[in-house]
Amino acid sequence: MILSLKNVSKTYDNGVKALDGVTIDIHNGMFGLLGPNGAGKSSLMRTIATLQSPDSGEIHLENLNVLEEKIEFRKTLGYLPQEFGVYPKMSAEELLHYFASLKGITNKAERNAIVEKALEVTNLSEVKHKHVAGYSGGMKQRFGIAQLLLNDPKLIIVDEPTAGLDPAERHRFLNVLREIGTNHIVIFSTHIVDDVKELCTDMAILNGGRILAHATPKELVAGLQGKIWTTVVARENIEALQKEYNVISSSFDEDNNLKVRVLADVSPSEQFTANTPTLEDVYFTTLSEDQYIAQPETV
Ligand SMILES: Nc1ncnc2c1ncn2[C@@H]1O[C@H](COP(=O)(O)OP(=O)(O)OP(=O)(O)O)[C@@H](O)[C@H]1O
Repeated sequence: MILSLKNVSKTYDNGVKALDGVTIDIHNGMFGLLGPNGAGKSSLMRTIATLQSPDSGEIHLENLNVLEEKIEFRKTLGYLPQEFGVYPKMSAEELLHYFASLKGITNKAERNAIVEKALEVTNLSEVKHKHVAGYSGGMKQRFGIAQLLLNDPKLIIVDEPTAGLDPAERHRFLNVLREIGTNHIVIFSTHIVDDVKELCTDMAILNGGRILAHATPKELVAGLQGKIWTTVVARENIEALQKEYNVISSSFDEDNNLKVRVLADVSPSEQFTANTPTLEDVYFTTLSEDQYIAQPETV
């Protein structure tokens, strides 16, 4: 199955161009949309989910014209927005039964099977009798996925699901996505590079409403092979180094010196050693080569 976007653009009434000619094909599997705040990720997600219309462009899911056949398309869609509703004091199991009934699954045995499966996939079976209102943030996010699995969507869109989750919950949530990503198209947006590194078979970097890069994480990292160099400098020397070299990121080491990563085709000087590129290097170099918005912070 392929979701295909052609030249999708959107300018809001206030003049902000949130999407600028987005053209991309997305296949089955986990697709990570990575970008900084304001890059246009939510705008793109809402547009694909047909919650807002683009000014121009086309979207197809296989042969289905998404923008013209919205109702048909929505039957195949599961969408988890960045923020979703307040839950009544009902258990997860009761609520899922309620939602399944609303979706027209009236046969009790069928509904039971669907609800139990959704609870199992999202690892909520053990807490299915607890009120969703009392769930932790991560459990609520997983409940959101359970809810959207009820109508067996082909395409699942999840907008910044890991924001605000603690490391253990984030890990559990990503495992659930990994599980469902094997037989669906799952698109999820994040500004956390590690989310994409750990999970995605395909990814794109978005900034200023434009796709700056699209490939597998492995391919993108391979593109920087032999070009990442590191050195350690005293904190007060960082500015001089930045003037001379293409510094892409830096972090403090245990002696409070700065470990600096530099992009260069050949060794910048004897002071540097060659280093293995990471997806974070890809993200920072891609953004810093883009003229659109802020450069990444280096200190
Ligand atoms: N309804 C709206 N009206 C006007 N401007 C908007 C609207 N929604 C988003 N924007 C602007 O469009 C740009 C893209 O926003 P969007 O929310 O799509 O980015 P994002 O990548 O999801 O960011 P974040 O990670 O902060 O949610 C931003 O400049 C934002 O301020």
